Amino acid sequence: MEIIIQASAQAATEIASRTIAHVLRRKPNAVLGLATGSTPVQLYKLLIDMNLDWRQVSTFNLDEYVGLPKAHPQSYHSFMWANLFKHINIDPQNVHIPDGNAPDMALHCLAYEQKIRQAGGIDLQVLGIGTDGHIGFNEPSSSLGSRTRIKTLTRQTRQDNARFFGNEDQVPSHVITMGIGTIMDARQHVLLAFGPHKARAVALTVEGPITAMVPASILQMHPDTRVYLDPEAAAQLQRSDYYRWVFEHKPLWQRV
Ligand SMILES: N[C@@H]1[C@@H](O)[C@H](O)[C@@H](COP(=O)(O)O)O[C@@H]1O
Repeated sequence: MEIIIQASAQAATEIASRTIAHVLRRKPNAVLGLATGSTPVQLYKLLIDMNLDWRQVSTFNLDEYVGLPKAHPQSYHSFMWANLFKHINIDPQNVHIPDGNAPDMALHCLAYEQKIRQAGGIDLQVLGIGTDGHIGFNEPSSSLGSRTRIKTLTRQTRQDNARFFGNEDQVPSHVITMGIGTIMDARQHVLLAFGPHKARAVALTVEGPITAMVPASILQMHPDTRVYLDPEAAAQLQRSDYYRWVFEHKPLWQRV
């Protein structure tokens, strides 16, 4: 894991956006895994402003609420079109977001996995993190080898996401999410976490033991995961001075 602690969320997001732009310039038909939530909104704004060529890019989103109409303002379909897709020249046929209203969920989950494989696998996966350490919607106790499937949200996550829905009862209880195994198959991860409410999950993810109770901790096993933090999200790390030193002394040829 590479831990990149910057003076602000904006500074960390700028560095992350350059890493993604580098992938898209090097591989015009790259396959990106995308995330929702408040954390990546600024990242998407920066990518839009870069005027990258998305014509051949394919995207796969991590997750979606079950039962929420696609057109609902809080569906991840709506989120992705509002915050990224409608502003770039992506081919809508190359956009993939799990369908929370699929008539046969099990079949849809299998087909989603198959589409990722057919596209050649995910080159770079953007990730946020839940306050309980979830990635995608893989809640604590998710199998570390899991694939795309239906999950039930924890009370914590429904409370965290209540701000988008007005109150907790309005937050759907079920979701469809890429599994942890699916996420681990991506060639590269860019994980963003900002603010004091993420500090505990970040510390457990980076410095704690690998455990299904902190699903993001499995990223310790991945050869190319970068974690972008502001000082508040990094506050509970024991080795933050070391991570800062490593980043500041990174050889020039590794700075993309
Ligand atoms: N399913 C999403 C995750 O993909 C996201 O990373 C996380 C954090 O969200 P936020 O960025 O709003 O803090 O929770 C949501 O529930």
